[in-house]
Amino acid sequence: MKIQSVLRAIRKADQDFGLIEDNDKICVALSGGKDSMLLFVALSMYQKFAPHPFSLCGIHVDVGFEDFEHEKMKDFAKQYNLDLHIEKTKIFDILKLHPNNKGKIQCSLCSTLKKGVLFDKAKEFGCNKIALGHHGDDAIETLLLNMVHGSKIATFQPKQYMSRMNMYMIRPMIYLKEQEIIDICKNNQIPAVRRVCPNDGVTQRQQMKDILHQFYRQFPQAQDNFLNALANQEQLSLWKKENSEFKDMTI
Ligand SMILES: Nc1ncnc2c1ncn2[C@@H]1O[C@H](COP(=O)(O)OP(=O)(O)OP(=O)(O)O)[C@@H](O)[C@H]1O
Repeated sequence: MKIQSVLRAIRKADQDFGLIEDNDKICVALSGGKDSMLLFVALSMYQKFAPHPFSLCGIHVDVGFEDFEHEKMKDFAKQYNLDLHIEKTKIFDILKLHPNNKGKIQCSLCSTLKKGVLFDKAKEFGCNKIALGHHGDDAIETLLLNMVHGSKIATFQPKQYMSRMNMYMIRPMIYLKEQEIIDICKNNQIPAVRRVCPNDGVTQRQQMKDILHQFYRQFPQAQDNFLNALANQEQLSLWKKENSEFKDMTI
């Protein structure tokens, strides 16, 4: 698979959800993982033919994990001529002070703290949109995690306005599957930093990913159908309770 297929997927998401508008200043949230590294490169290419002109920068929130490969990230930005800022924080120290009841660091707290830094920095740089590296499989996993753990049928939006921060979050790679991203990164020598988060591989999301992989082995068509279902609002058919006169009756 070629990088052009990423650009096609980004253009389709842009057209379908109006992700990018004239003179946007977009900050790519760069974790160092394959998804956001590819997103950064792909958006810089998309700049050349996007229907709406936009500018681009990247921000990595350095959580403070030991052994994080900052140099690899900096080299990558240099190689592709990308404007990258690395923001040092003490988030890891805070996480160690507030472990969960199994003694592990809390992913939700980490995510909230990272987001806070990211939004502040993006504002400081004059950005009006933050682009995240989420893809289609992330959207499906989020949907199922919300159903399993939160009794709700919901996933993240391709474009989401955060009113408190007056900032949009956009997810230009929602039409790509994780395996496509892995193949494209491999074929195009797009690097990823070594994963150093102590929770890596033991999250609820990883569990869901593993279950879905098994599920797709039996039902290969399900992956595309899940993705199509996310935009198929007309066919959404959920229960609607009526105001029943029996409501307060005890049996
Ligand atoms: N430390 C960070 N600094 C900036 N952005 C981040 C950071 N961590 C995560 N993000 C953003 O949030 C998105 C989802 O986070 P997640 O933790 O799932 O990423 P990942 O799987 O570690 O890496 P990636 O999605 O880049 O392969 C990332 O794609 C990236 O855009």
